[in-house]
Amino acid sequence: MKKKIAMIQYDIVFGDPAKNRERAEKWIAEAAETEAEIILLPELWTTGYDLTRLDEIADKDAKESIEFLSNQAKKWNVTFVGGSVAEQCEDGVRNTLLVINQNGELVHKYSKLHLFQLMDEHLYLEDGQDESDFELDGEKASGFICYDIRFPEWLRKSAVNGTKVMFVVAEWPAPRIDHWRALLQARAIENQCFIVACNRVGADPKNEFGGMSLVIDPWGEITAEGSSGEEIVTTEIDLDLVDEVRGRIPIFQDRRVDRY
Ligand SMILES: O=C(O)CCC(=O)C(=O)O
Repeated sequence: MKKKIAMIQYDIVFGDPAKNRERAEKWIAEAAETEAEIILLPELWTTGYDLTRLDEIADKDAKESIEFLSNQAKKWNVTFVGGSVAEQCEDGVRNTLLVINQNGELVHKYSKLHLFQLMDEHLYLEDGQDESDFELDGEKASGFICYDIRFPEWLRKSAVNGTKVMFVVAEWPAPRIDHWRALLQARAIENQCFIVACNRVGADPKNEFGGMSLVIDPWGEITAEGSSGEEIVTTEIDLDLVDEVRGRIPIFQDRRVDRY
């Protein structure tokens, strides 16, 4: 199965969901013109890391974000891996990834499991309890958020479940952009799957973000790569390549689960 992808790596206005939705709408229209079937947005694309004001700006049950993405999905006939948004839940705020299909239906929600202490997430956010995996037109896919990629066992769990493409949304800081690239390449090689990873650019009061959205194939080859500026990164992925690579080097058969 082939899928055309567009990743919107844009600069997020700090703490201003209305403004960010307005900007996203323009970017989405441009991304849709590339005939993309799947569009990605970055992590926390409505608020950025304005954590101290989450009480005011987090989206109750992610309703506004879901409605916005659902309308855009139907308008442009695209699926969204709709970045993540700050979701006001009953027991606190979560960093929640939304997947919405071309009919505008919410097909998957995943709240970030690993909270990133270096950016104070553990002080303002609750961790998620969801699984990462979902189905995309009958194929297995998974979604992860930023810091999650430093936990190979979490992504491995999805690979063992048969996932063929891992989507990653991020606000990955520029000073560690080499880690971003190395970690994602390693995750693609060791799990023999596609990685489609969208990172924001620009800056907030504390951090500068690195962009460099990436698509990596199951051999570990980088097939699309963003710059450090605002842009739409496009490519096509062919999920049949996953079966080919897994057939040639059958690591899932050769794993010694009796020993580790
Ligand atoms: O792990 C890192 O270096 C960056 C992680 C991060 O920025 C995040 O999870 O928001």
